[in-house]
Amino acid sequence: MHHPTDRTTKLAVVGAGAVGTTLAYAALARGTARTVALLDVNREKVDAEVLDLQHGQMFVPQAQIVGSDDVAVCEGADVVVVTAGAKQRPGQTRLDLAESTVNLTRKIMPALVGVAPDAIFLMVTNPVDVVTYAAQKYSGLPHERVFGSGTVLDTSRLRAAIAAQAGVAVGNVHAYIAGEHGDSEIALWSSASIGGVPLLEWKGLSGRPALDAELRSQIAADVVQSAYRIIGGKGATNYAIGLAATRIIEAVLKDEHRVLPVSSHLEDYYGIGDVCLSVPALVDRRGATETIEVPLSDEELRDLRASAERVRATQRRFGL
Ligand SMILES: NC(=O)C1=CN([C@@H]2O[C@H](COP(=O)(O)OP(=O)(O)OC[C@H]3O[C@@H](n4cnc5c(N)ncnc54)[C@H](O)[C@@H]3O)[C@@H](O)[C@H]2O)C=CC1
Ligand SMILES: CC(=O)C(=O)O
Repeated sequence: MHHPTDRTTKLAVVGAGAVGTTLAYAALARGTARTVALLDVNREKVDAEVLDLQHGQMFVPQAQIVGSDDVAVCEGADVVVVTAGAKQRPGQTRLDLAESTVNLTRKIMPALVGVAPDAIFLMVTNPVDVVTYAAQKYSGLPHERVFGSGTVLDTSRLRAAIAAQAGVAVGNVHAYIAGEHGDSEIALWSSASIGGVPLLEWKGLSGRPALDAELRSQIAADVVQSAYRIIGGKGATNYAIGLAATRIIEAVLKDEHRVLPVSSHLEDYYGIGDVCLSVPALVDRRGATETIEVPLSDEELRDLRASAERVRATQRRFGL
């Protein structure tokens, strides 16, 4: 007999550290999934985090919160988000984490696929592009079902900075960061717009500057540096990535067909292939299903190719 409660949505979060717990908190506050499961090797920590989150249940949409150090807690998940593993210490780049996190990915993906064979996998652990490529390989799943949060976070940083300079709401800014989630990422100025006006033609509201080349390059540099500044000040970035990942998860669970710059497997994006990298892509219930060929200036394309090569070089170092 069919019970209406037989099928509800389940989100599994692997890694109950700064990112995983903030993401779980954001997802609970927004009612993203009916069940939120946390998995961490540190049993004491995961139990404590679950208890703390459960004590907020009265104030959020109805949800069940569970946690364990046993992978079975992720059983039947619709979306599995991976945030487990090493994070940057001040001065380290994301690529410096690859040795440790690629090994971890090799270890955990088969077990996660074993308990959640139908899930969409969202990788967050850094270096996210390399980790996503590894996760696709070690899971054996179709590429569209395994993708990375990529430059969704960086894009949000970029839009916030543009909005602050232009004096408009962040929702009125359209602009993407593409490429590596890291030092070689690229701001796609040529396709950016503010309130329907191409950004490169934006004249500035009264008393506000136009976004000239100098200001644009300052904004782009600030976006690249922002994670280092936050890590220097508090040891981790967690709030914005928690919200960014939650937005991506909702695009999947609600089959939104949302365009997001996630890190997906590129086959032939302006000739770029055999790499996971962020470009605007369609995200729906099947995962990251196709990329969108945004018009690029010659310089943007050159920089995107260089970014792809840099990520590929790291992949090769780890035999991927
Ligand atoms: N893609 C992005 O935009 C962002 C990525 N990150 C990355 O996310 C990752 C996590 O960062 P934080 O949460 O700050 O680190 P954290 O150190 O606070 O948490 C990591 C957690 O993973 C757990 N863990 C380790 N091995 C595990 C395993 N085999 N199974 C389950 N859990 C395991 C640890 O016990 C720890 O609780 C890092 O690689 C960081 O660089 C962080 C922010 C943004
Ligand atoms: C840590 C990291 O990847 C970020 O905040 O961008």
